[in-house]
Amino acid sequence: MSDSTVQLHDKEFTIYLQENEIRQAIERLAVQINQDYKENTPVFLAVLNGSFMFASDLMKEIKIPCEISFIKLASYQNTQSTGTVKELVGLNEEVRSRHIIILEDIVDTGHTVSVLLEKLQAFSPASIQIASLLLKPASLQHPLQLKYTALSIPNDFVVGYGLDYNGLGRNLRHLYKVKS
Ligand SMILES: O=P(O)(O)OC[C@H]1O[C@H](OP(=O)(O)OP(=O)(O)O)[C@H](O)[C@@H]1O
Ligand code: HPA
Repeated sequence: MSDSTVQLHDKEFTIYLQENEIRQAIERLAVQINQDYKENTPVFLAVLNGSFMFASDLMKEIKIPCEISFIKLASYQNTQSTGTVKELVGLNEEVRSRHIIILEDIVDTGHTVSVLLEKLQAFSPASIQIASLLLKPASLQHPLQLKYTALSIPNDFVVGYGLDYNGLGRNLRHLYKVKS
């Protein structure tokens, strides 16, 4: 199969960013983080599932003392109301008074990161910043301060490099966008 298009479920995707372009953007991000956190020992909190590949490649470029842990926002139906509630799971590390860097694969509407910020503030960390591989500026619906963004992209649905379409595509080494 050619690397330039992939079929996932009912949709076809075409190559958008090659692995080497993604890796270069991650290296640039790591240089900034290594500089900004050289006096601290940050705790990276990688948001599952999508961030696993980004987290792995970024961490190999981090040269300062640091810790990493993996968290997830699980959705469940609240029995008291009709709404879906997001619960933070996996936060086992002591993050009080620590410098947190949230690792996301993508900030799209910004909803996920907004919920996370609110939930993490309750643990009284020293600081919280967000490092996202991808940002869709035209899609943002929340007033977020994103200190570290590797790549800004248009408002297209993308897969690969950890991101999925209904469960498929996370294993792809390049980033693909849906064919219009
Ligand atoms: O800015 P937003 O509009 O909230 O979108 C971004 C979020 O959506 C995806 O997660 P998803 O909930 O699909 O879970 P996944 O990481 O397991 O794919 C992605 O990994 C981000 O966490
Ligand atoms: O473009 C996207 N692709 C995959 N998952 C996502 N979650 C938010 N936006 C996206």
